[in-house]
Amino acid sequence: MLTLNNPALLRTECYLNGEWVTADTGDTLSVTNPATGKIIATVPACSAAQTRAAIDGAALAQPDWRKRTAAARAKVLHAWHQLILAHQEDLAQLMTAEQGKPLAEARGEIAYAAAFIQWFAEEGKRTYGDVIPSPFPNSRIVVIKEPVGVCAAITPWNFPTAMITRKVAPALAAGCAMVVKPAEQTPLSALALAVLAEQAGIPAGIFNVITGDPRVIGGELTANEKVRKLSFTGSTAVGRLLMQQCAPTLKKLSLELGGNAPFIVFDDADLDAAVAGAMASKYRNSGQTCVCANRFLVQASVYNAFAEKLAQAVTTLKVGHGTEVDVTQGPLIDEAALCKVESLIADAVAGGANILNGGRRHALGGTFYVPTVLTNVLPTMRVAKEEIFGPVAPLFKFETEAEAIQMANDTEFGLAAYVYARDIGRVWRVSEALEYGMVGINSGVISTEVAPFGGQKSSGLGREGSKYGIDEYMEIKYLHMGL
Ligand SMILES: NC(=O)C1=CN([C@@H]2O[C@H](COP(=O)(O)OP(=O)(O)OC[C@H]3O[C@@H](n4cnc5c(N)ncnc54)[C@H](OP(=O)(O)O)[C@@H]3O)[C@@H](O)[C@H]2O)C=CC1
Ligand SMILES: O=C(O)CCCC(=O)O
Repeated sequence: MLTLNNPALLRTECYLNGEWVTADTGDTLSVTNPATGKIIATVPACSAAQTRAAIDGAALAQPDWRKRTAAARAKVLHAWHQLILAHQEDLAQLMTAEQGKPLAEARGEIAYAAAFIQWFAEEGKRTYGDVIPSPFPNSRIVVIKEPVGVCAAITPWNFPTAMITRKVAPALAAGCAMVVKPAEQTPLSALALAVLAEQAGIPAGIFNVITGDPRVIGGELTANEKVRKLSFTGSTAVGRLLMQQCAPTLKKLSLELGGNAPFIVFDDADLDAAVAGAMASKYRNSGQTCVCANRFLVQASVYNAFAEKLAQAVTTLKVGHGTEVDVTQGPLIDEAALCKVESLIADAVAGGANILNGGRRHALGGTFYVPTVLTNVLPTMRVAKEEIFGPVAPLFKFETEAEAIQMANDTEFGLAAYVYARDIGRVWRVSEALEYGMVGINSGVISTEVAPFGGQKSSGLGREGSKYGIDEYMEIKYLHMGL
């Protein structure tokens, strides 16, 4: 039973143009608690016509929002930030109910999500232009930055709140309007954000949340020429599809897609620190993040010691319902995620990998899985190539620095990588050789609103967070001024 201090945060209509609406067809989607398998709410399955109307409303509202000063927009964003923090506990409860992550992680995500709003409220004041020395005596060249206009965001279920604010906060701070389609599994967190946005005074039409069939809503968001920018976080397959769909209207794109993060442990690493970093990186959100370590590459001379220490640390994890005290591992999001984990482990074991811990469903049933460590894993196995998105740590062995780099880069993905070593020369060489957008050095935690988050290769385009993140929502305009 979901009991909130403020029941108004459990909203089950969509927020479009400042109004709370049901689907024009009356269709709905069910929201399930992955820990219990029980339906906790239904939300509208909105139509393409409703999506179009939301875009039209955003296009009407955006010019006035854009005209406000950055300081005036910041005032509203700061109010939203404060409201989110004031309701942190309720928002975390909602998130755990629909997503499954432990309450402590959900509280952390709410704080993380709010931090993007605070950060970009301030960054909006610093969208400086430029003055370029003119090559002509009778003209001057000035560069200004302007909001791109109406934006759309399609967001995933693994971070139901932070992946929305990481996109919406820079968009709104820049003077854009935004239409968000959250994941089907986690619409309640998105709708609760809209409740607080309305209270904070974000004008009607500037922030919209629409739920429903991804192909119907995504089809309109990508085809509609009034939408000038799409930001997506999710799988590489869907990212590619959306990029194709945006091609005819040539939208600006930010794509934050899948990863296959190597976590490299060299023989000079502090092994206890490496294990602590591995735990933080691998088992966050039960392994369901795009920056989770996917492949542990361990130098041969410390392989057994690292494996033993990691296996020991994994026994301290507690699997259970996210609402229970001390639980560190919630359920996987759904049966498909569980089956993927099982098939990756089966493939590795068939190829000769050993199970050091776990390797089985948890006695709680449902989609709970026992945190797993695999040794003797080979680069030819599926687990080396695919994003696991579950609590499984496969350990690969390497001999030399060159081999570690080759193995780390042997993937189509390039989001996050991790390196544990003490030799400063090696740290620089390896960090520069890694074809990744982010490198954690002696650190398993890299996410913060102040740093640029994003990937290379099939992991996507663009950067989120940091001073760079707001540029994704701005166009550069150059003014050539004759004297
Ligand atoms: N980079 C990351 O952070 C993430 C990576 N993934 C990876 O993807 C795998 C599958 O997860 P999954 O949830 O299916 O990821 P998806 O990429 O399918 O979903 C992410 C978002 O895209 C939407 N979407 C899906 N298909 C379309 C479409 N045709 N048009 C428009 N929008 C669409 C989803 O909507 P809806 O929910 O309504 O289907 C959701 O809002 C995971 O196992 C993981 O490997 C997943 C999530 C996040
Ligand atoms: O998995 C993701 O899609 C985003 C990771 C969350 C973060 O670390 O910011």
